[in-house]
Amino acid sequence: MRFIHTTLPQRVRFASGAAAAGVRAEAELLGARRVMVIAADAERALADEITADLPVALRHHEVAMHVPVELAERARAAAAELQADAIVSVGGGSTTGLAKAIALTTGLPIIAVPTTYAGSEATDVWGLTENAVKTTGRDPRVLPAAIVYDPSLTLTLPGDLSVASGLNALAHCVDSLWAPHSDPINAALAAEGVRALNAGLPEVAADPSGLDGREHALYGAYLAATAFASAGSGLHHKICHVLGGMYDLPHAQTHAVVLPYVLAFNAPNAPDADRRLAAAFGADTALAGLQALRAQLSAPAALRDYGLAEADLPAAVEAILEAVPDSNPTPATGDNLAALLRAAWEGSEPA
Ligand SMILES: NC(=O)C1=CN([C@@H]2O[C@H](COP(=O)(O)OP(=O)(O)OC[C@H]3O[C@@H](n4cnc5c(N)ncnc54)[C@H](O)[C@@H]3O)[C@@H](O)[C@H]2O)C=CC1
Ligand SMILES: O=C(O)/C=C\C(=O)CC(=O)O
Repeated sequence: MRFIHTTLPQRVRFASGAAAAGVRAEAELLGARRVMVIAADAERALADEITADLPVALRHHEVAMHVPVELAERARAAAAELQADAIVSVGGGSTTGLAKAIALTTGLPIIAVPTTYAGSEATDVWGLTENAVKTTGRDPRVLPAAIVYDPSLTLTLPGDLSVASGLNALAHCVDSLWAPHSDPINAALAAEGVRALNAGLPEVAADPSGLDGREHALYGAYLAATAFASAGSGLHHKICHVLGGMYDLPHAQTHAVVLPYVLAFNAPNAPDADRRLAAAFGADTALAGLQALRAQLSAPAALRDYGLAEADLPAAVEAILEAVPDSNPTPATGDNLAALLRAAWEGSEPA
């Protein structure tokens, strides 16, 4: 066996009901004196509660999905004006993403308190959207110094959004098996991530207010993000980035819809990945396992339900074709990508 694996340096706390104490401890370790708290309007009260004991210089609430560059610039200006020395982000991937946009140009350390399963908190990947083009990149400065996971914070995430976000996490696991830097370590993390998500998400869907399912799902989401952070973006993530940036589609739902189509596209040429995923799902094939899980979850089914117009398909295929990683096991062509995207748009059976 020969491989090169990168493990990212950050501290991870995981405890239900301990967000405020965890954030306080991390802020002390950083020696933070002027904290910038970032939370979307919907998470404002939660963030106020979690950061009540911190030396807060500024609370910032202008957050949007896919991090429009204008929002990033306003947040950077606010951080500079108030001389913030650390950032605490409380929220989903959009909130973490804005904190990362500030860290990218300032180097400010981030304490991330995630409230969805997106996983941005465990990656050194940033994303910014300008003129309908989403650019992503990697930079050690954007990796949060610490993550404070508190599964009880996810109890308020509505059932349908929990399902979509959980499938975003599952997509990190699946795509990491054929992404450019796939290796045995991130494959092991991905397999345990699939196992945990496959156990937790049905519990969350059946009872969004139950803590047990939330704990499994958030644990799985962390493993998924570490696998993705190490393996990089495979075809699935490239497709979703094009769709998110060009058409402003909702991130988690887009991942949830596209995943079975990419799995069906790649599995025939990735037998090891197929076997590994099938074993993690406890199914005969990876696709059978994924589809059984999706059926239990009433998962999002068609891109046309989330704002993609039929007329947009050709331009999307053209943009995706430019982004296909060389590592993809099935050679992509304009024709087979057009068929994949049309099937995902219609919500027809993945073939
Ligand atoms: N850089 C990276 O490694 C990654 C980045 N992302 C980025 O994250 C963004 C998407 O993040 P998501 O978490 O899917 O969506 P989000 O952060 O936009 O949240 C979706 C909605 O859920 C609400 N919400 C969040 N937590 C809640 C809770 N506990 N209870 C009730 N409502 C809650 C938010 O206010 C928002 O309205 C995209 O921009 C995507 O590109 C996603 C994954 C990885
Ligand atoms: O697509 C994902 O779930 C992972 C990475 C990103 O979204 C990159 C970003 O825009 O921050």
